Amino acid sequence: MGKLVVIEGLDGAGKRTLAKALTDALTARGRKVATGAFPRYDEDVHADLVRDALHGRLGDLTDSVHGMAVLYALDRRGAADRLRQELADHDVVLLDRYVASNAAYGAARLRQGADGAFVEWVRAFEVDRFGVPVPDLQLLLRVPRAVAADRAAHRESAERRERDLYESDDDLQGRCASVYDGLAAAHWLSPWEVVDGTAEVRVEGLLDRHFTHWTP
Ligand SMILES: Nc1ncnc2c1ncn2[C@@H]1O[C@H](COP(=O)(O)OP(=O)(O)O)[C@@H](O)[C@H]1O
Ligand SMILES: Cc1cn([C@H]2C[C@H](O)[C@@H](COP(=O)(O)OP(=O)(O)O)O2)c(=O)[nH]c1=O
Repeated sequence: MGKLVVIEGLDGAGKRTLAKALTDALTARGRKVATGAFPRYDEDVHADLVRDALHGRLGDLTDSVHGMAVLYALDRRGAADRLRQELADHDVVLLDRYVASNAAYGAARLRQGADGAFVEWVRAFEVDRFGVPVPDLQLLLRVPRAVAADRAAHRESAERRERDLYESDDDLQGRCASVYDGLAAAHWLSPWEVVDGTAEVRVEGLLDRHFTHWTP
């Protein structure tokens, strides 16, 4: 059985970049790795609805924190069987965002903390009710808010990609960073490691700490 490893962090923190570096390093060490990212845009209708909502195309649906969280959760529910199969066939399944994104962004929108009612609602909804696989390890890629915002802005111009409603809300990103810190400190759903994403991430250290003792 493979390990489910999740990378979490703010928009523009460098999650996609770290996922690629970790995948390359694990593969070089002979591990079989499957990768994925949530929301599954262009693959799942709920993810596509999320995108529409985040770009203001679904009216007041975006205003509902629980409504948005249900869409993200339905995307994961639809992926759960495939994730279980991938875990059976690989040593590591590495995900860019997962259930904790729902907890962090929703709690931040509601101005709650990691110990608040919304985070527990997400856990009960996604884990107890929908039965999505629980992570074995979550990595919080932590960068100062301004760095994440700069990187997101840089990517926006480089990839001609318009920033969505969450990405362009600086206060929300700030509150979200605090909830993430709380989730990591509480080891919510799994052990967490906080990774400093300010400079180049040293993936070899991460592998030594977390992956070498996992027998394929
Ligand atoms: N460690 C890093 N140092 C400098 N720039 C980085 C680093 N990691 C990512 N970036 C750049 O920041 C931008 C956002 O990175 P990305 O991995 O797409 O973030 P995320 O997936 O968290 O939104 C990209 O342009 C990427 O090249
Ligand atoms: C996966 C997920 C993301 N989000 C938020 C975080 C991001 O601000 C936003 C979009 O996800 P993101 O992965 O940043 O998509 P992209 O950068 O490709 O547009 O959705 C949730 O609120 N809950 C979730 O379950």
